[in-house]
Amino acid sequence: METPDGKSLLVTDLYKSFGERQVLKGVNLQIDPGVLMGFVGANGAGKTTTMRIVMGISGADRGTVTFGGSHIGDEARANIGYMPEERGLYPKMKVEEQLIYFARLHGLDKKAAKHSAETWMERLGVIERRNDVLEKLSLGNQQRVQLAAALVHDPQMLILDEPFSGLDPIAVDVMSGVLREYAARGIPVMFSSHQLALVEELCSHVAIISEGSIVASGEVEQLRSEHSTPRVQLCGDQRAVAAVTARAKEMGCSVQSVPNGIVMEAGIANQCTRQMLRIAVDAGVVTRFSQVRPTLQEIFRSVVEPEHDESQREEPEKDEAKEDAK
Ligand SMILES: Nc1ncnc2c1ncn2[C@@H]1O[C@H](COP(=O)(O)OP(=O)(O)OP(=O)(O)O)[C@@H](O)[C@H]1O
Repeated sequence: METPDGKSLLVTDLYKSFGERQVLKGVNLQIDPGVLMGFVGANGAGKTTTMRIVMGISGADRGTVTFGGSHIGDEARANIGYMPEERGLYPKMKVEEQLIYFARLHGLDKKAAKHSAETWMERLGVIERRNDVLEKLSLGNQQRVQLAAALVHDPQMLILDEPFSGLDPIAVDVMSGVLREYAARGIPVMFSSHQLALVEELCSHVAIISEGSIVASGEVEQLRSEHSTPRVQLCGDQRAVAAVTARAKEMGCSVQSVPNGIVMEAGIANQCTRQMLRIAVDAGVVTRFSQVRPTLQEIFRSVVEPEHDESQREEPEKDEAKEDAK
C-alpha cells in the first residue's frame, strides 16, 4: 500500500436546495489526515446530501470542496473510497468479479486488482462467497462486499454513508477495525451514523448537522468540555445516598437518580463537594464519587432541538427526478 500524502478534505459554506426546500445552509467541515470523523444528525438533516456533493453525485448551489488544497475534481474523487447510502453494487455479479471490476475501474492492472480483491475478501470474511452472486449474500455480507469495493483501490480518503447500518456485532467490529486502521495510517475517514454510542467509541472527531447547518464539530473530548454542565455522581448504600440527596435538595441543586446513587449538577455542588462527600461518608458507605462526562447522545440533544428532528415529522415526498439519475 502506498504511503498517504496527508491530504485534508475541506468543505466550505455549502448550500443546496431541492425546489423550494433549502436542505444545506452553509455546511463547513474539515477532515484532516488521520482524523476519524463521525457525521451525525437527525433524519433529513443533510448528511447524505453533503457527502453526495463531495463525491460529485449532486451539485452544490454554492460553496466549495477542496481535497489536498485543490478544488476537488474527478481525479481526486477517484482516490476516495465511497460507500453510498443506496449502495451501488451489481446484484447479479459475482463477488470477486465485482471487486476486480471496481479495482480495474480505478486503474489497477489485472494482477494487482485480483490481489487486492482477494486481500479484502479475506480480511472482511467473505472469501468463501467469492463465486456467489451478490444478491445471494445476506445484507450484512453484502455490506462487507460494499466496503471491500470502497477499499480495493487503496484510497486516500474514506467517505462512508451509514456503513454500520444493519451489521451484526461481529461485522461492526470488522468495520470498526478497518476504519481505525485507515485513520491510523493517516487517512482521513468520515462516516455518517445514527449509532451515537458507536461514534463516540470509535471516532476522534464528530460533526453534528441540524437542518442543513453544522451545529457542533471538533474533537469529541473538546465537545464534551464545551457542552457540559459540570456534574458529579455519588453512589453508595441507601443511607449515604439519602443523606446527600436531602442536602443537595436543600441547596436547590438538581438531583437525578441513577442505579445505587445520584447525579448532581455540580454548579452548586462543586463549591461544596468535600462537604457533600463528608455528609455521605458520615451517613453510610460511599462506593463512587466522580465527575460525570456528557455522552455524545447528551451533547447531540443539547445542540439539536427536538423540533429540528425530521424523524418526528411527516417526511415530504422526495423529488422523483433524483439528481443522480440525471
Ligand atoms: N433528490 C432529492 N429531491 C428532493 N429532496 C431531497 C433529495 N435528496 C434529499 N432530499 C431532501 O433533503 C433533505 C436532506 O436529506 P439527506 O438525505 O441529505 O438527509 P440525511 O441527513 O442523510 O438523512 P438520513 O439520516 O435520514 O439518511 C431531506 O429533507 C430530503 O428529503
